[in-house]
Amino acid sequence: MATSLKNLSSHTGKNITDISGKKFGVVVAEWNSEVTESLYAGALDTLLKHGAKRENIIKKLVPGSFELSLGAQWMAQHEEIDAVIVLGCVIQGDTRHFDFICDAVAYGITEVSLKYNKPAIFGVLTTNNQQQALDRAGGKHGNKGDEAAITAIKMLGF
Ligand SMILES: Nc1c(NC[C@H](O)[C@H](O)[C@H](O)CO)[nH]c(=O)[nH]c1=O
Ligand SMILES: CC(=O)[C@@H](O)COP(=O)(O)O
Repeated sequence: MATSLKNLSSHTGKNITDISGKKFGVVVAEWNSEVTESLYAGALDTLLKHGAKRENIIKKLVPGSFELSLGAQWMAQHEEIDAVIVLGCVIQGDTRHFDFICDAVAYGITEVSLKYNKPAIFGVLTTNNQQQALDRAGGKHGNKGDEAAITAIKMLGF
């Protein structure tokens, strides 16, 4: 199973782009904040570790993952932003609400990246339960926030 593999957080860090002059917008959903703040900590740590300046990492909060698309758009429309990372955690409940949120935010983030011609990275956990989310926010399966940050850096080196 894919989950038996380490995520990109086991990357070597070699051949990574110089991001000392790059500006990152990070949009974080408040829903499941224990998880999303861990994702943010992972992303922040990775960006700083690879040379980003702290003042060039702008964090904004939105209520839930459904709002990440608009938050990403509001961030990406600023010319000085080089890449946007969205971080969220959608956990399956008893209804189909999960499906609509996940589909909407995946489509919305894709639209933002294409509309503004800059990386908009999908750092949204879509899990069956909270434990799966915790495992991917600094647990046994790494940190998807770290993975999202590496993805943004790699896209800037395209
Ligand atoms: N159940 C989860 C939500 N629900 C809220 C939506 O994202 C949205 O804020 C609401 O439908 C109003 O537009 N959000 C998550 O991020 N994670 C969930 O598990
Ligand atoms: C993903 C959600 O919105 C979900 O947590 C809401 O739970 P439910 O589907 O039981 O209303």
